[in-house]
Amino acid sequence: MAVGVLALQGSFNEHIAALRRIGVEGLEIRKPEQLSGVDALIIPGGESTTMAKLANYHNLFPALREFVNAGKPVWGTCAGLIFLANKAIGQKSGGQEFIGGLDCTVHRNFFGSQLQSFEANLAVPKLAQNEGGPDTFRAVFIRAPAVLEAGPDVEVLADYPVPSDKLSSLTPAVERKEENPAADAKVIVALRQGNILATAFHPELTSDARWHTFFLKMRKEGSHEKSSKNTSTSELDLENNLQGKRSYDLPIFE
Ligand SMILES: NC(=O)CC[C@H](N)C(=O)O
Repeated sequence: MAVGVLALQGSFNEHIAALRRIGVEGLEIRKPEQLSGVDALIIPGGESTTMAKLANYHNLFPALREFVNAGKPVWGTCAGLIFLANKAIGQKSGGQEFIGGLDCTVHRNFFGSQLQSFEANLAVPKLAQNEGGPDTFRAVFIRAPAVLEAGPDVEVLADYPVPSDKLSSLTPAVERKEENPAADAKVIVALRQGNILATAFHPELTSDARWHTFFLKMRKEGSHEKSSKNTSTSELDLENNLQGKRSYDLPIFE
């Protein structure tokens, strides 16, 4: 079965291209009934308010919630993370309906405006342990959100030091040492809770495919629970392609 990519707005083409580079088919999802044709879903980055309005217009929220609640793997990147968070702050007036399911509080534009977008090398020990490669990941943050606090079932996969001008955005609930808050305060930028993966940055814009392969393994775990046979064609393709040469068909950052 293909991996679905919510294709209402934002970087869905880039995710589909990233999947293609590792030999996996991505299917654009725009209607509720299309979700039944996929066993995993990526919600891309973009603009969460616009994406939510479009999702509402297409009556997607009930089917998206059902998909998440059924335990199928879902990965939200950036605006997709905001979609999955149980609580979002920094929302436009009137608020916005999201999917929820991920036990955390996200700040929608924590790192600032478009002009404050940046790249950084993140320490990613779990990713390196599972997928191999370097201990760091070059992460592209575009008008990026950050997770300020997360529940006990959430596994933190990467965090990032809080820029000094953003310290005032933190709630008192965020742990930091009294003596030197600037040096110690961190926000969460990659996390997992069961079948939900979320990253505040854009792995689909870089050539490092490890977050995509990490996610595809979550999909395998899920299918193993239900049936141990039937390795899908795309999973075999993934195994083969990871060994072989990759061809790039969209501009990406090396
Ligand atoms: N690159 C992104 O997805 C940015 C998300 C943006 N902060 C929002 O609120 O939707």
